[in-house]
Amino acid sequence: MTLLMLSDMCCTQDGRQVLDGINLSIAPGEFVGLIGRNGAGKTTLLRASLGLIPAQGWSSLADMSVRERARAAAFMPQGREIAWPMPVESLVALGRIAHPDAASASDRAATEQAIAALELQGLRHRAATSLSGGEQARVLIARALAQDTPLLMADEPIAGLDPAAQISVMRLFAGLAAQGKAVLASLHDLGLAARHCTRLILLDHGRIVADGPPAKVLTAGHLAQSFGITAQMSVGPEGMLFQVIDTASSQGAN
Ligand SMILES: Nc1ncnc2c1ncn2[C@@H]1O[C@H](COP(=O)(O)OP(=O)(O)OP(=O)(O)O)[C@@H](O)[C@H]1O
Repeated sequence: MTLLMLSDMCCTQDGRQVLDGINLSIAPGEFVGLIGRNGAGKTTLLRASLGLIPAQGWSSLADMSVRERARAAAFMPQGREIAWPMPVESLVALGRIAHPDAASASDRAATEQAIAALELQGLRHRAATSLSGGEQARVLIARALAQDTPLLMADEPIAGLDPAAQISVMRLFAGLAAQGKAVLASLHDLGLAARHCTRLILLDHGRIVADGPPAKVLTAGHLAQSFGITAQMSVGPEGMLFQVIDTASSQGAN
């Protein structure tokens, strides 16, 4: 079973090739971290996969009707702008909009579960626009979670969260995967990606240069070539431990 399949996906922006021949499939049980330098193409890949921007090639999600897609995949975008000062609980409940039984007991339960999972109980009556950046990010993750889709896609979901909230969201995503859903999230924190993701996809100049378990992707060669860094890696009780040491150029690795 596949929750997302991309076949030879290419995308051009402003006459420049931003994605080049992307092939991948994501199955239930996977927590996939999409990693790569700024400008590597991570946001473009997520948006093109969902059919939000035009692309060549084939995406299993982009081909669906809007309603079908809303039940197949939830998306937390990178832009965190919340337009209206609606209460947090109403904004999270918007995740249920594609479900036919909106406002039913099961819908309310899904919203409540998402509010609890992101520890938003104390903020539920606040206007979402009045929250801090990190609090707004948690609200938008909760809205995506409330959608209760087999696949959750998130663009830098832990950016701007405090360390405890980052770990808690990564554990939440790993838990969704363990329950048989799948998560595809772009991430810049390679340490958290190494520890919590089941699989990493490394993008470089719009191409997939590595795809596999964290230990196979976060090699010294890939880190130097794609990120320009050196790092120390070891295996700890909670999985792989990863610490950035220096830029590769200052070690003479470039
Ligand atoms: N609408 C656009 N018009 C022109 N160029 C674009 C557009 N959108 C993206 N790009 C370019 O495409 C490349 C990939 O951008 P993208 O946002 O996908 O990168 P990213 O890997 O998500 O980066 P970051 O880690 O900084 O968020 C960048 O060089 C960017 O400047």
